[in-house]
Amino acid sequence: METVYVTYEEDVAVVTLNREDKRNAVSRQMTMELRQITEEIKANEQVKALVLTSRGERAFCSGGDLKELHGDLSEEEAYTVLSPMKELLYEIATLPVPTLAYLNGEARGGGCELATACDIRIGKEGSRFGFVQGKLGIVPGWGGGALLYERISPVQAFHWLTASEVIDAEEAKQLGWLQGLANELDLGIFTNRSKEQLRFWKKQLMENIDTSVLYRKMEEETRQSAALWPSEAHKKAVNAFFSRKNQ
Ligand SMILES: CC[C@@H](C(=O)O)C(=O)SCCNC(=O)CCNC(=O)[C@H](O)C(C)(C)COP(=O)(O)OP(=O)(O)OC[C@H]1O[C@@H](n2cnc3c(N)ncnc32)[C@H](O)[C@@H]1OP(=O)(O)O
Repeated sequence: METVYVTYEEDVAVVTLNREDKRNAVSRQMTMELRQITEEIKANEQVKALVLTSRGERAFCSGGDLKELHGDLSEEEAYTVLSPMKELLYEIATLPVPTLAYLNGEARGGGCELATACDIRIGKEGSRFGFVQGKLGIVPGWGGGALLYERISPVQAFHWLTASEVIDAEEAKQLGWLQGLANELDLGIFTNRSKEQLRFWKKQLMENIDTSVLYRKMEEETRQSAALWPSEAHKKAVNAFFSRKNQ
């Protein structure tokens, strides 16, 4: 594995994104590696929880790799590239063990989607987060908007997606998207509990979610994002990012 690695601490799997120089942008290779690691964790009955975080001080995840997912993709090509991450997010959201994203830095676009797939989010103070897809002329490509409606109030989810604003950690906590702020990753919430407790609470959590409806909503969102991918608004926004016209 190059772009992701996993370590275990007292049966808690800590999955770390490892593309610090690209602000942990999700490439195709990272997608494959994340999928493989998640499958292994799912099959391992010893594991009591999964924690997702990243290398580096600056960013948790900057979303999909815009160099690979450039604006010249056709709708079908975009769907083919976006869909595996949607599958991965669904798998993370429905794992039999609790999941926590420790956002050790900035998150944008798909980075916020990935965190939203987890059951709990803890953010580093001073970090900023944005479902910025609206400003990129698309909608979330990995089904993370549909997941957002499961995590915070529908009116707040609708507002964040539509305004597409970058918000700070305090505001994200007020929205209920972050459950806490911390300057270091602390695994105590899981290491201090037994596997039986944690797996039971995850099962109870899942009883509140109709997973087949959730999957349909995520799929619909990925299809809509792919349809918007070749739009002029999207191409312009991606070009602007790389030429730093909008920074
Ligand atoms: C595909 C799914 C879709 C979705 O469903 O939402 C998406 O995720 S689209 C992507 C949405 N994300 C963004 O628009 C965020 C883009 N990145 C940023 O805003 C900033 O990088 C940051 C996360 C706020 C960090 O800023 P900073 O610390 O100042 O770093 P730089 O901007 O200078 O970047 C350093 C380095 O990393 C490259 N980079 C950053 N983000 C991406 C990305 N998403 N894809 C590809 N590459 C990315 C950036 O180009 C720099 O590279 P070099 O110039 O080669 O050093």
